[in-house]
Amino acid sequence: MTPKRILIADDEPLYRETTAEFLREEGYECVCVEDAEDASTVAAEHSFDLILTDLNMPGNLKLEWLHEGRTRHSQIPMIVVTGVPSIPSAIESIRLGITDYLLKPVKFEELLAAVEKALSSAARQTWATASVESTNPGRYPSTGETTFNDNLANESPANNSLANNSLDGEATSSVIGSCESMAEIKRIVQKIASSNTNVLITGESGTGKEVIARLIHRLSDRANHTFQVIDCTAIPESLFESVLFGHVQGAFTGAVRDQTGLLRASDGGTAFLDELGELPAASQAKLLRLIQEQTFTPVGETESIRVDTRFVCATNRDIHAEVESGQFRRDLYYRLAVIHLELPPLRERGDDITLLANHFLKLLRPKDSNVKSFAESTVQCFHHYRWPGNIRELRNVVERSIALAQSNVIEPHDLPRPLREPSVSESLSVAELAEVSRDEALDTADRTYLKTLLSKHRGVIASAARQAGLSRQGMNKLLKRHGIDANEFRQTTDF
Ligand SMILES: Nc1ncnc2c1ncn2[C@@H]1O[C@H](COP(=O)(O)OP(=O)(O)OP(=O)(O)O)[C@@H](O)[C@H]1O
Repeated sequence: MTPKRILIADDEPLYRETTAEFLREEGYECVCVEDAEDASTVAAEHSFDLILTDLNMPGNLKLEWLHEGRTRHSQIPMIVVTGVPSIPSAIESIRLGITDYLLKPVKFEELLAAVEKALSSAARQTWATASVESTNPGRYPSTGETTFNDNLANESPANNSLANNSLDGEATSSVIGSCESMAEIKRIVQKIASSNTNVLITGESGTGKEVIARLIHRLSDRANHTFQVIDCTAIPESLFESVLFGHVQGAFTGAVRDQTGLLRASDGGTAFLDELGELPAASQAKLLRLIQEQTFTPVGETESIRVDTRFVCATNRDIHAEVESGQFRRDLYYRLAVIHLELPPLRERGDDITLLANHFLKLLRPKDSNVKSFAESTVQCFHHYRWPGNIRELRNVVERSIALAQSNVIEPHDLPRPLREPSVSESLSVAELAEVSRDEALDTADRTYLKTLLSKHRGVIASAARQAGLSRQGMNKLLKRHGIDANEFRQTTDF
C-alpha cells in the first residue's frame, strides 16, 4: 500500500523536523515547509492525504492559509497545531472544518492518534462522496439499494426530504442489516424517532452510530431542520462554551466580533454529539445545564437563549463503566440516555456481513469494472475475521479488493493478509512441539505475539511497542528479524 502523504507547515524548525521524523518512522511520507506561501505552492502542485499546520507563521497571520486550505483543498483533512492558542482562531478553525486543534507541546502519541483519526475520517468522507455520486437525483441509486450520504458534515434542511413518512421504510432500509439485533434497533428507531427523547448510541468504532443518528433525525419531525454534528474531541476544553454557545464582541481579549455558536444552528433540529465519552468534567457540567434548561448564554451575554434541540449522542467507550468510576456524570448520563441503543460489532451480525459486502461492492465498483462477485471462500474469510474496525473496515476491504481483483470474482488472494489468515496464531500443535527445538518454539510464540499485537494496534508500531514494553527501535528490530511488515496490519484497519 502506498504510504499516506502528510504536508507539515510550521516555522519552528525543531518541531517540524522532529514531527516529520516521528511520522516517517510510523510509515508516513512527509513534506515540510516553513511558511504559508510554501505550503500553498506545494499543496497546489502535489497531492497530500493530510495537512498538519501551525497557525502563527508567516503568511497566515489572518488565517489566510487556513482559509485557502479549507476552500482549495477541502477534501484534505487539516490539523492545526499551535503554540499560541487564541479563542477566535480556534473558533474560526472549527468553523472552517479543521479536523483537530492541538496545542504545543503535543505528545507524539496524541499527534499520532489525531493523524490516524483524521485519515480515517477522510476515508469515510471519500466514501460519502462516492455514495452521493452513485445516487440518482432522487437520492437513491438506481439499483434500489440505498446509500446513506451519512458523512457529509451537516445535513442541510433542504436535504432532509426523507422526513416524509411515506419514505420511512426506504430510509430505514438504507441502513443495511437484517440480523436480529439490527432489526430490533431499526424497530426502536422508527418508534422513537418522532418523540423528542434524547438518545445515546454506543458501540465499537465503525459500527454505524452516526448512520443511526442520522436515521433518527430523518425519520423525526425535525428532519427539515439541521442535523448538527458536534465532535466533542475537536473542541478544546477551554473553548467549549464559546464554540457551542457563541460569544459577543469584547467578551474576552480577541473577541473582535459577535460569534454565534454551533448550538444556535441546531434550533428545531438535532445536535449529534459525537465521541461524548471524551468530554472533560467541566464541559460535562455545562452540557448538563444546557440539557436541563434548554437554554444557554453566549459568553459575555446576560440574556439566555432558548433552543429546541434534540440531543443524540454517541460514544465507543464503555460509558456505564465510566459512570461507575465517576469519570462520566451520572446525572448527565441519565439525561442523555433516555433511550440507549447498543450497536453490535460486525462480527456478531451473521449474514449481514455478506449483505454489507455486496452492498459495498455495488456501490464502490467503478462503472468500467468487471468485478461482479465474491468467491465463496472469500465470503468465508469475511465470516472468520474479527473486524476490529467494523463496517468502516469492511467498506475499505471491499474497495481495495475491487481494485486488486485479478478476475471478475474477488478471491481470497485479493484480500489483505490478516483476512486471509484470520487467526494470526501460528501456534504449533503438541505433536509439532515435540519435534522442534526450544528456540524454534519460542520464536513461533514470539511471532504470534507480535502479529496479535500489531493486529490489535492496527499496525501502529509506537502503540504496539508501548504495550510490549519495548522501544520503537526495539520493536522495529524484532519485526525485521521475524520478517513481519507492520503495514500489512494497517491495511485492514485503515478505515
Ligand atoms: N448499517 C449500515 N449500512 C450501510 N453502511 C453502514 C452501516 N453502518 C455503518 N455504515 C458505514 O460504515 C461507516 C462507519 O459508520 P459510522 O461513521 O456511522 O460509524 P461510527 O460508529 O459512528 O464510527 P466512529 O465511532 O468511528 O465515529 C460509514 O461509511 C457508514 O456509512
